[in-house]
Amino acid sequence: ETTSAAEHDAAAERAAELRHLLDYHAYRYYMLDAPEITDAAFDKLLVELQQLEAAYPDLVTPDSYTQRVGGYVSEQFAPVTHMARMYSMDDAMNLEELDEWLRRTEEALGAGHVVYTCELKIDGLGVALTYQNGAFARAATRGDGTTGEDVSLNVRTIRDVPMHLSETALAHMGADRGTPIEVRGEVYMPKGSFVRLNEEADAEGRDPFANPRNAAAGSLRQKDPKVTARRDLSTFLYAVADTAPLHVGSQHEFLAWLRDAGFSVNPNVARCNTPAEVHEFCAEALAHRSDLDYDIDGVVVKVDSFDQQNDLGFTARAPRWAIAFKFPPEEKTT
Ligand SMILES: NC(=O)c1cc2c(N)ncc(C(N)=O)c2s1
Repeated sequence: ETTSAAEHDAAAERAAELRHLLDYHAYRYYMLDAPEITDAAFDKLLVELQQLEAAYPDLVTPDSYTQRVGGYVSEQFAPVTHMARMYSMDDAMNLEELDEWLRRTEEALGAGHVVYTCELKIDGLGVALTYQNGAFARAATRGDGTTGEDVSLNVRTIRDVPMHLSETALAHMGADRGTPIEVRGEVYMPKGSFVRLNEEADAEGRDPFANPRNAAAGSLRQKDPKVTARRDLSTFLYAVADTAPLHVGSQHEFLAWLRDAGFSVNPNVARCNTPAEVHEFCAEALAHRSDLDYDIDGVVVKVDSFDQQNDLGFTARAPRWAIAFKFPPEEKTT
């Protein structure tokens, strides 16, 4: 039967209210671990929105929470060209090579002591997330660094990926708040989820995944987003294609902007003022590697200042202002 315009408008208003409520409560549950309502109450709101969207398909919006639990299967994995190249990083396989890089970098900058930002190197798969006017628009795999695959429908189901940037983060962009931005990070599967997934595979006679990275890659490349939605994937964001619209001057300030925006940012980060402090961070990270609920394969050391990063620039393959200090492969306790 045809529905009156008034009924449609009422449905549109209620749908917008439900989208806002679901985003708010999901953020409290997944990011703050401080839910205000019961899971049953949350599911009731979700079912109401799903019913409204079923009755009025034109009310389905890309950022609607209903798309997180896996929406329709559209043409997935279409090729996507990144806003800017996603570079690799040069490796330092031991402390000598790390010190060689530190010395070479300080010499090139000729600016006395250099401040570095040290972060954990997450063993997952690289993704680029594009936001337009503060709303999630697209997600792509790293691919060859220039072109990746569109995995938007699957990434939308990852609960710690925000569908909207916070007003604080947009305000920080000032007049550039309408400029599209492409943030980069890693999708990973927590170790606990990996164990559970392989137990399920065993029980169902399917082959287990070799490691969490393969499990994350396999889960992200699922044709059906409903399957991805059940794989408990997570993210850590740590870079951006172009820093200019964010009005931040250093990696450390940029990570604070990412947190304010609502992204999941790894808490184990430190600004190091001397090579000795860089060594200390690397030793600590290696010592606590097995306590983490995700795999890491080293430490990423970056020159903190964006001006100094620009002075150093890139080789054909990698930035001169960053190095990956690699850990030996972790001996697995089976
Ligand atoms: N290939 C790359 O440029 C990077 C790769 C990674 C990684 N796997 N984990 C963390 C960081 C980081 N915090 O910068 C980077 S940067």
